[in-house]
Amino acid sequence: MTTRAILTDIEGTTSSISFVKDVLFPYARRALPRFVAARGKEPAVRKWLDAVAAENGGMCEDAMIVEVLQGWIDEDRKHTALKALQGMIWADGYKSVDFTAHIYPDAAPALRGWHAAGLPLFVYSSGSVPAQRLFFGHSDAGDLTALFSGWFDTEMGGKRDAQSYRNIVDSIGIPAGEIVFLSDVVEELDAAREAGLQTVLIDRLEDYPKPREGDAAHGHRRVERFDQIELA
Ligand SMILES: CSCCC(=O)C(=O)COP(=O)(O)O
Ligand SMILES: [Mg+2]
Repeated sequence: MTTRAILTDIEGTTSSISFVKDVLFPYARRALPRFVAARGKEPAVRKWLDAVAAENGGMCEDAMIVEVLQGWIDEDRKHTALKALQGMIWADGYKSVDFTAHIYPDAAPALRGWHAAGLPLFVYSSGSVPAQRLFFGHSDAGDLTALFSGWFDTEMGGKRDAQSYRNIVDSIGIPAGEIVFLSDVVEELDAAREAGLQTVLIDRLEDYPKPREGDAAHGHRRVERFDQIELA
């Protein structure tokens, strides 16, 4: 099978889980009350706050909505409303250079090499599309946004649902079997394989000290770094 496009996850794949959990999530958790007080009336923000309220019995106090959102951050809920709001909050962090986004040293050269070879690159992450653009726009390896031809988030569907990958394939316009999906999460790779994509498990020892081989890798090709990925 030939490879005509790459679709990559972010957290645990191009970048460390600890950057997301120990830097991005606490930043959003701390900033949420101030953010909601300052910008809660803007339609683009209100839309998501109202969605959270509706899902929680129509609660009306913003302070309660903030508490729900902080609880979701603690649980690492991949909820579209939370992810959209986090993206808006992180914009301030990147702009004031409070942090740059982690990218594994092997990932940036591989992405640049594939792009230079004419292979279109796409992102599929639970982080919102604006958050993905910020992430790669302010990465440890500089602004990498020009390498990507498209961005997908949970508005396409959940990452463990095969239909989401079918939606992405339709949008990319390349047959599923010619797209390689890279992820650290076996359930996401299972869903992508069900939709017909090629799959590679990125099993980073920094994030997953116990390598997932044999049954644990569910038959997906397994590598520990991007420079070990062999494309057909
Ligand atoms: C790109 S923004 C930070 C990542 C994030 O919020 C997240 O939930 C990452 O999930 P992924 O699907 O990239 O594993
Ligand atoms: Mg991941």
